[in-house]
Amino acid sequence: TKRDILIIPDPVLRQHCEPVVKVDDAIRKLADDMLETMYAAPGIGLAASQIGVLKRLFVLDVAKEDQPRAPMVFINPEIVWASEEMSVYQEGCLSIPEYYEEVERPASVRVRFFNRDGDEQELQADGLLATCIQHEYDHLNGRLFIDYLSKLKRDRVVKKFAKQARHAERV
Ligand SMILES: O=C(O)C[C@@H](Cc1ccccc1)C(=O)SCC(=O)c1ccccc1
Ligand SMILES: [Zn+2]
Repeated sequence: TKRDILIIPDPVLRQHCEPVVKVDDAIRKLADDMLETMYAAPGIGLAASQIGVLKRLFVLDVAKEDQPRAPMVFINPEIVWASEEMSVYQEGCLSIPEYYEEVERPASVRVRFFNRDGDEQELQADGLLATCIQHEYDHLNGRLFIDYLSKLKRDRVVKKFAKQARHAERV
């Protein structure tokens, strides 16, 4: 089932997510709903807090349009290592529509997580996958990619969305 994606300044996006206690069918169903929502957006990642579920899980698929889908589910992820080397990507966020900015992050990360079968795995990633893992991981801690921008740029985005929210409220 497709879920609604929360948009800033929704305060839920700033909440800390709690660990998943047991990887059961309910969690697998949630992961499938998140993947369906992500593909429909379209996007390359989605964290549970973006659909209002404050649990530590995110999904992603960085495969290009012309490639077969490669969905991944990360439950209770921990970034256990990050490279000193940094890389810059133009990031977007499904909770901050129509806004893209360059963000600098560690070029590669090693992440320990549980997959949809409840098996513990460790993965080393670089490139867009590393960037996406870090972007989704941040969502679980209430962080958004605009937090890495200058105060000037961030305030401009926040003002723009606050104005949109006010207009949306007006009948
Ligand atoms: O808000 C999110 O987590 C989704 C976000 C993930 C992300 C994008 C870019 C860098 C790091 C993480 C998105 O998917 S925004 C949309 C997007 O980037 C995209 C959409 C369609 C095709 C390709 C990319
Ligand atoms: Zn995002």
